[in-house]
Amino acid sequence: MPIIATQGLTMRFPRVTALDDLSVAVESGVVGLVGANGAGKSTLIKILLGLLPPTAGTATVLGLDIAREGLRIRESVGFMPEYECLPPDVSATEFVVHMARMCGLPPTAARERAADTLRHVGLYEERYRPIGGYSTGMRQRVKLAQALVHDPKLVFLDEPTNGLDPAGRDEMLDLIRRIGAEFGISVLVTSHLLGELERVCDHVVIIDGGKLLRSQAVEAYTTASGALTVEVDEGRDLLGQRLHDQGATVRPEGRFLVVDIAGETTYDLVRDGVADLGLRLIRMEQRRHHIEEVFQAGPPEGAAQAMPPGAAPPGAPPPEAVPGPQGAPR
Ligand SMILES: Nc1ncnc2c1ncn2[C@@H]1O[C@H](COP(=O)(O)OP(=O)(O)OP(=O)(O)O)[C@@H](O)[C@H]1O
Repeated sequence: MPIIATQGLTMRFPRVTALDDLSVAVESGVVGLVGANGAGKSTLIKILLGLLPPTAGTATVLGLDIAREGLRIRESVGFMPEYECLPPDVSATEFVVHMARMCGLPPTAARERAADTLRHVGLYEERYRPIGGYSTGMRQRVKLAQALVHDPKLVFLDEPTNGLDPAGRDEMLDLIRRIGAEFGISVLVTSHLLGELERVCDHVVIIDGGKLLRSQAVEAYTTASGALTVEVDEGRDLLGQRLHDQGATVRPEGRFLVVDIAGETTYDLVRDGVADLGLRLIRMEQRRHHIEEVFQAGPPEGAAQAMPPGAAPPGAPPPEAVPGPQGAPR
């Protein structure tokens, strides 16, 4: 049974169509919902929770109909909203216990569940301090804890990495992975960053302007490309120049060289180049796509112009934010 299935789901606000005939179904696991700001992610979550009636279309969550069974959906689903929603003058413990009581847990069970959940999300002694003094990362953890405290089967996490520094983002992504893998809770997590979802999700749904662009397992986005990633411990540019002189299509990418595979001879060319230049080969492997490359503008794979390494700034990271379907950042 799909955890979420929508059929022709449409949401029209007076000035904008937030969801446009969206039909998609996803199975259990960690599911990413990606789209640029304004793509319709939060609107979809509100509709799935039964908080906002759609203009047209139908949907089920855990097999429950959003139009008739909103209460049962909210009993089985946790929700971590995108925006600040925490009272500043109570502690995380008080708040999460309160949320557990709101979900119907008796007082003792609510206290125990709150303590367990706060520990799972990485809040310890500080959980007794008022939330008003918390960092953004700590507040995100409290929001996550209240979404998990009633032991849901599915959680909706709306932009959980928003406002976090790189370390905080990594910790949050690890937590999300654990929610899926260790606790067996399915996750629908939204982000406007494709790269971070690639790390934690089993499946990624991409929407743009309220329309479905793609819905696929992560591996389907990251299939092997027709290029080799080559890493040598020193002499990257020497090797790149040599391969270029020999007619290979090669470009630098971080500390690697990416060499288009023109046939079996490409492997020999790299091997001989490394040997002749006396370099130490660290790796040579078929390169996998990153999800965000699906949306990058530019010539198709294999049509890239031959370019001596050094022509592009080495290590320039690929743009990560989701561009629109034409590749224009939005
Ligand atoms: N209550 C509302 N009234 C009118 N327009 C709305 C309302 N809620 C959302 N919208 C509009 O619908 C579109 C989709 O908004 P939504 O919040 O779902 O996008 P999003 O993908 O979650 O983006 P973000 O991450 O920026 O919140 C936007 O153009 C937004 O302005």
